[in-house]
Amino acid sequence: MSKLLRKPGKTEMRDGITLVHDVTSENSSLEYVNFKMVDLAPGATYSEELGKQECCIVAVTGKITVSDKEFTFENLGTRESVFEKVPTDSVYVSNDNTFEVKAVSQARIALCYSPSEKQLPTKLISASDNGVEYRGKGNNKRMVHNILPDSDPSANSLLVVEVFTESGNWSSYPPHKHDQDNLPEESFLEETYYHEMNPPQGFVFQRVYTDDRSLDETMTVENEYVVIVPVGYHPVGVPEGYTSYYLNVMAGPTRVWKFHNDPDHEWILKG
Ligand SMILES: O=C[C@H](O)[C@@H](O)[C@H](O)CC(=O)O
Repeated sequence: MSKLLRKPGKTEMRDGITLVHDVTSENSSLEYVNFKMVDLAPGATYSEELGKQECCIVAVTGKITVSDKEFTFENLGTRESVFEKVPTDSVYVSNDNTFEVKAVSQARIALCYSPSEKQLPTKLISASDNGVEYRGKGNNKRMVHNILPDSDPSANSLLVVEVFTESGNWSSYPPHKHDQDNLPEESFLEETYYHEMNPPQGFVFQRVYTDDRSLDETMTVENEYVVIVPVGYHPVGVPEGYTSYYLNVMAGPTRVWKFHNDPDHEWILKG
């Protein structure tokens, strides 16, 4: 199996806390982005002390209460399934802070991390704060919920978005990359994809490849898998009959999302 592909685990951390994914700089080639997906049983509490990392806590499904040293945000979360296709609530917590997530109901939370030195205010990112964007045409249509886009100055290096791609469509297409620290032409952002499919037996194809094809992996991605994108183009194709969801975490030396389209396929945008 590709080193870029991670199957979901079910590691019981403590009573009521199950680790589904844990992508770190120690167990991946990523230097900027770290990612956890955690399931919480009702009443379970997950807490963490942040060093020089910032974290966006996303209420992927279910209801949670999030608190740090100063604030408490109660009853966050808007959906029991991501395929309700409504934005959800998140909380940004900066470096050198601690946070606690308590499950009000059965909940799945995404913990999206990136480097941070300058402590910023803790921020509730309500569902209604998410910018909803419709991208693409023809069979490249997708809907994007901008949870923590580069237009929001609340974070130092972290970007978080979620994307819905309907049956028979492609997203992150035409293929684009952001693996060069060369602004204003292109930014360098590592990326993770946490995928879900509806219905859940579905799969999508995701290719991660570079111009020189020194990296060229085409993966069959199933429900709850993670794809790691250290560099390269990273298009996603969704078969007929299925809806794709993915949560993206991006981070790099500069918090700007400036991608470069694969010149072989950019003509598609001109049609
Ligand atoms: O670079 C960002 C990620 O590849 C996705 O968020 C992508 O932009 C989604 C899309 O536009 O299809």
